[in-house]
Amino acid sequence: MAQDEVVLRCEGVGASLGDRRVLDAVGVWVKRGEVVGVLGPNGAGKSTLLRLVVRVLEPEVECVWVCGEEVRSLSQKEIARRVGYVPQQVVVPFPFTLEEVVRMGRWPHLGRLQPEGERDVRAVREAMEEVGVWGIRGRRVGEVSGGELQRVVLARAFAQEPAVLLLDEPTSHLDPGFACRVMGLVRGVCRRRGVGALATFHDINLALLYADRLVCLKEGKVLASGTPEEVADPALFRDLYGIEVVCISHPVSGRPQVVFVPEAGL
Ligand SMILES: Nc1ncnc2c1ncn2[C@@H]1O[C@H](COP(=O)(O)OP(=O)(O)OP(=O)(O)O)[C@@H](O)[C@H]1O
Repeated sequence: MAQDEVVLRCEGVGASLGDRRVLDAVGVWVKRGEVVGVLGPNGAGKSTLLRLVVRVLEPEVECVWVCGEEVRSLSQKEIARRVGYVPQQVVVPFPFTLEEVVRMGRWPHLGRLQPEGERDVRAVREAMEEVGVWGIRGRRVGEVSGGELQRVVLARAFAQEPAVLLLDEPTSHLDPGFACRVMGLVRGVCRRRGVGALATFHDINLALLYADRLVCLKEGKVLASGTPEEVADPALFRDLYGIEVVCISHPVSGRPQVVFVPEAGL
């Protein structure tokens, strides 16, 4: 695969939920090795976009391609071999151990009744070590915090060894230390393994710091997209979130960051 190969392509994506049009003509692509962030207010359609890629929601027409293949032509197992999905709400219905949860990530690579091999065992251990949960692998899902479970689900996606990672607010339950560590890890895994990640964020500064490109969604439409430097514009954030910000340069990385301006009277 060439380094500039597009591993995820969404073109003219539309979706209706109930009687509402929640996505309209959305176009996003992700190349090998890059992290693309999706920003937008509550209800903008960010999660819906990710759900369409893994066919939790069925695309209306041909509009999503993973590694060149249209997702509607792929089985769930074939999608899972290519796409690791970390949803916003993690539900593990049985009291599995954390290691068992991560081992589920190897399922797409195993045949029916095929036992796990050395590579599967190694992928699980490496993924759990990377996100710092190997030491608590024997605990059950009901016995860990929201942030620990979020890291376990991320480890499951890493263990899956996908070409595309979809992350729905991957840092929403994490303390600032783990939020930075996890985003550093995601970026590192993308660069090293040539994975392309599409990640939704509410933390604008984290997105500006870790994403290579950003797509800004508002009311189901792409309002703007580009590099962090291209989207870091106070007028855009006013339009997107109705907030006033000042854009500054990160003193260490040089990347753009935003500082919030409190409303008058605060
Ligand atoms: N099952 C559903 N039935 C009807 N409408 C839905 C359903 N799920 C989501 N929606 C609506 O679709 C729109 C897009 O939702 P989505 O979850 O994609 O937004 P989001 O950008 O991820 O929001 P958030 O930042 O709050 O997670 C919202 O207006 C939401 O109310």
